[in-house]
Amino acid sequence: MRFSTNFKPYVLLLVVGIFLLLGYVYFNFFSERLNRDIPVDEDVKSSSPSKPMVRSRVWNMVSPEKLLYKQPSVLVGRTDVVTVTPWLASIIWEGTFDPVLVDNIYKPMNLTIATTVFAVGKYVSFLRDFLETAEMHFMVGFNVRYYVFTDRPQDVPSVNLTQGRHLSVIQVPGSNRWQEISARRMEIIQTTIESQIRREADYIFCLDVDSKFHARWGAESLGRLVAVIHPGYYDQTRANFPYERRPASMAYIPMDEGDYYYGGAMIGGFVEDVYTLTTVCRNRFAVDAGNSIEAAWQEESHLNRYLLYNKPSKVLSPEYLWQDFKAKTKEVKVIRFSGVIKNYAEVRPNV
Ligand SMILES: CC(=O)N[C@H]1[C@@H](OP(=O)(O)OP(=O)(O)OC[C@H]2O[C@@H](n3ccc(=O)[nH]c3=O)[C@H](O)[C@@H]2O)O[C@H](CO)[C@H](O)[C@@H]1O
Ligand SMILES: [Mn+2]
Repeated sequence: MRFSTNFKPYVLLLVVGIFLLLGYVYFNFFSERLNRDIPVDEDVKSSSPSKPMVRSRVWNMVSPEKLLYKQPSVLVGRTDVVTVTPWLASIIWEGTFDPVLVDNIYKPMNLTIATTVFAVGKYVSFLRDFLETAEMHFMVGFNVRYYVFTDRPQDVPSVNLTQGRHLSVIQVPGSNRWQEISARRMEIIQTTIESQIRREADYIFCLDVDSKFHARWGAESLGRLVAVIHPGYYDQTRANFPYERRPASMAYIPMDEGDYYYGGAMIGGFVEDVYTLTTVCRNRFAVDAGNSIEAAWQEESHLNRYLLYNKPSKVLSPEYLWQDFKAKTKEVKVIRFSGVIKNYAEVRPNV
């Protein structure tokens, strides 16, 4: 008897439990289906293993306020440059995207963009211009988290950041070889992604500090794995690219291979894709070091090798990496980011 009187509440609880479970399963399935109907490009971040994704309820579902923009044409566009790679990644040039439209797609996603920049030794003097111009042109309207790596934290300038932007300073060791400082970026970016960036950001850009922004660098540059074409080699044949050519190096690229020569001053993409890239490059660099080899252009050589066999999903034109000493060429309509002219003997610890 005692058994049966106690039994009813259990049955009730069980039934309620089953309903809750069914509701949960149904809700999940339903929202999954909704998401599947949405045409989301592979380059649009849709999930992050750690940082809960802040994807908008997708731009074409949020009920749109009317957005007016120029009708896209199938026939009229840039013809003086190539705007797509042979593996169908876009090459981003002025005139290939509508900034208003691009912003309208990405801004509702409330993305956070990590930006790493190294300022070791005297390179700390480049920080002010880098940061001040980034505030004017880089990912304006997005949440940006700068990670400044330096051995001179006291010399990091205080720069006014606009709303939604944040800067942290991370101390790293100095070195008496610039090659080592430049190359160790891979390892430090890798470990900082592990320790914090993967929880704090959706996309990441790793940039050279001896540079300034001059014009918009916006969401058109976002993608799964993003590389930039080096301004010094975009009109050259692959045999002239300064790839690492010694087969003994892990960065080796044979003379008859190679797509573009990518600049080491910018690596970008989803945090996890850049994590894999930095892990692989750092390990290969270590293997080379164990064999007493340093690739021709340090981490830039390893980057080029990695990108040859792991194609970027978006390629930025040299508008996104120019050099101040180079005269603007006719195909470059806008210089967005450019390396400043520097006195190597003055700023580097060695020559
Ligand atoms: C335009 C471009 O693609 N530049 C690449 C190029 O030469 P760069 O002449 O641009 O190399 P660099 O001297 O600017 O060094 C690369 C970066 O390392 C950092 N740094 C370097 C030295 C130093 O004493 N302190 C310091 O903080 C700093 O962030 C600098 O921007 O080749 C290098 C190969 O190693 C890197 O791949 C650079 O990204
Ligand atoms: Mn540089």
